[in-house]
Amino acid sequence: MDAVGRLKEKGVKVIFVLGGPGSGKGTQCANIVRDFGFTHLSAGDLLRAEIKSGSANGTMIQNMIKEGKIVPSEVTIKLLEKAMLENGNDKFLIDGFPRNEENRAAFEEVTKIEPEFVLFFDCSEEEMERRLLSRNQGRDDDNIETIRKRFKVFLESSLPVIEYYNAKNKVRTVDAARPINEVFESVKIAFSSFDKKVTTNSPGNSSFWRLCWQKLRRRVPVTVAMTASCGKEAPKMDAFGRGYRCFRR
Ligand SMILES: Nc1ncnc2c1ncn2[C@@H]1O[C@H](COP(=O)(O)OP(=O)(O)OP(=O)(O)O)[C@@H](O)[C@H]1O
Ligand SMILES: Nc1ccn([C@@H]2O[C@H](COP(=O)(O)O)[C@@H](O)[C@H]2O)c(=O)n1
Repeated sequence: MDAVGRLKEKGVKVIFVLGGPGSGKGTQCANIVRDFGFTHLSAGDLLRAEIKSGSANGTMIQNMIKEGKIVPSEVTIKLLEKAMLENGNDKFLIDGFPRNEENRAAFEEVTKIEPEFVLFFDCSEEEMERRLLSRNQGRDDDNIETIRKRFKVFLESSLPVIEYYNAKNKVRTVDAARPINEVFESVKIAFSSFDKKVTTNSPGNSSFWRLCWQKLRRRVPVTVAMTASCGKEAPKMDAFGRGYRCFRR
């Protein structure tokens, strides 16, 4: 039987855990594993393990990570597929994937798996930058130059993926700018039911998301350039406040 058949036979259930670099995905995944019996698969960890293993792709992956770039989907998907098949569990938190449209479409195409939902950690860039600069885990990409590149990739390539799932009503947003235990309280609500959407797509506390949300709710025709929580200028909003990074309810 091929990999798709085996994943199907296992009845694999997947939750994508997304959010900017340093928003706390890994930290909260550890809590979810402890309380909800999932297996945590971090795409970044799998790629770093691949470098360490001395694989043929190692140098390419290392260079991409140093530049904050997204590794070709086929490489990451193979690692995820292998990890899911080798693990006895059937419930997986896939952290840091899909990172762009190519990741998303290729994963669906190759595995035929649709996520149960997407857990999105919403956090301002200022806070994420502070966290990454003090993470101290010896990661090559936790330096200010690469961090800025990762933020840019997140805004340009990863947020559209969250928008895609939001349009399918699959995103559960958590305000990740609060202390770890408070964030986990919201995570627990998101997980309290698998099929029922418990948290709304609320904006969290980051100023950018809150502003987007207010505009969307009021359906205010705006053509303003907002200052994003990243401290950069956000793209102009269209007639109904639907900005590049905003979700419509
Ligand atoms: N709510 C929080 N408040 C303060 N610090 C936090 C919080 N959550 C995580 N951290 C700390 O911030 C750093 C980044 O967290 P974590 O590694 O979980 O983020 P991540 O989203 O998985 O990052 P990346 O995408 O870069 O792997 C860690 O040092 C972690 O201990
Ligand atoms: N789907 C992915 C996930 C990660 N990467 C690369 O790994 C880097 C670190 O990822 P973390 O989730 O651990 O922060 C990331 O910046 C990418 O270079 C990837 O290519 N594809």
